[in-house]
Amino acid sequence: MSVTIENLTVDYGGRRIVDDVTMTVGDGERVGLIGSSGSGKSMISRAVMGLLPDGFDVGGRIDVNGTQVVGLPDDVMALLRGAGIGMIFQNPQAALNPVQTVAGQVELPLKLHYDLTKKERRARVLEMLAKVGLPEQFADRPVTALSGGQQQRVAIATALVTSPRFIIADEPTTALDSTTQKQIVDLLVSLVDGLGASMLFITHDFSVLAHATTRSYVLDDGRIVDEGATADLLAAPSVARTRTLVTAAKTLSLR
Ligand SMILES: Nc1ncnc2c1ncn2[C@@H]1O[C@H](COP(=O)(O)OP(=O)(O)OP(=O)(O)O)[C@@H](O)[C@H]1O
Repeated sequence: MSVTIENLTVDYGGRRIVDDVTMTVGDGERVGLIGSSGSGKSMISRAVMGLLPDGFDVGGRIDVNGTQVVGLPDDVMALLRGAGIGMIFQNPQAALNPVQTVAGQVELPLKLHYDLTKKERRARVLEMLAKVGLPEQFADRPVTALSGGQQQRVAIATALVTSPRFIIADEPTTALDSTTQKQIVDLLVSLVDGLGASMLFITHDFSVLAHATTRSYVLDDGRIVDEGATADLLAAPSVARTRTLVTAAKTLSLR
C-alpha cells in the first residue's frame, strides 16, 4: 500500500506544529521519519491515521492507497484503519488491555474485522504468536505478566494479525533496552517484508532507523529538512540537523 503526504499542515491554538510536509511511502517500502522530541513526528502519524484530537486543524492532502483521508468522517476512517493499517506505539502497556490474556488481546482485531469461528480465530492467533516468537504457553497468560519486550511482541502480533498493507510504527522500541530493541526491529522488518507491506517507522534514533528502513525523512520543528537513503544520511550527513541526530546516535551506541 502506498501513502503520499502533500503539503501537510497541522495547527493547534494558532500555532503551526506541522509545516508544509511532503513525503511518500511507496508500496512495499520501509521509510523512516526521524526528528528530535517535539519536532512533530507523532502529529504526522496521527494525521495519517485520522487520530488527531479535536482542536487540531489539518490542511493539505494525505492519500492512502488512492483514498484522500484528510477530512474523512471518523467512522469511515476507522473502517480504513481496521482494514488496512497496523499501528504499533512506543509504550506497549498503553496499547494493551491489562485485563486481557495474550490470546484475548491478539484476537480482538479478528473479532472486529473478520467473521471467523472461535476455533479459526484461536488457530490464527497461535500462528501469529509463533511468528513473533511467543510459544503457545504464553497464549493464556495475562498481558501484565510479560516483560516489556514480550509485551511489544504481543502489540506487534495484534497490529499484524489482520495482515495490514501499511504499518505505522511510532517509536516502537524506545521503551526497551538496546539488545531487545534490535530483536524487535529485526522481527518487525522480517514480518513487514513477509507481508509485502509498507511501513512508516518513526524514531529519534538513527541507529534504530538504519536497521528498520531504506529511506528516511528528517523532521525539525515541524518541517522536513533532509531526506535520502538512510545509509547515506547516516554515513555522510550534509544538513546540520541530520548531523546532530547522527552524532547523538553514535554517542549512544558507544556507551
Ligand atoms: N495534545 C496536545 N496539545 C497541544 N500541543 C501538543 C499536543 N501534543 C503535542 N503537542 C505539541 O506538538 C508538537 C509536536 O509534538 P509531537 O508529539 O508530534 O512530537 P514528536 O516529534 O512526536 O515528539 P516525541 O519524540 O517526544 O514523541 C510539540 O511542540 C508538542 O508540544
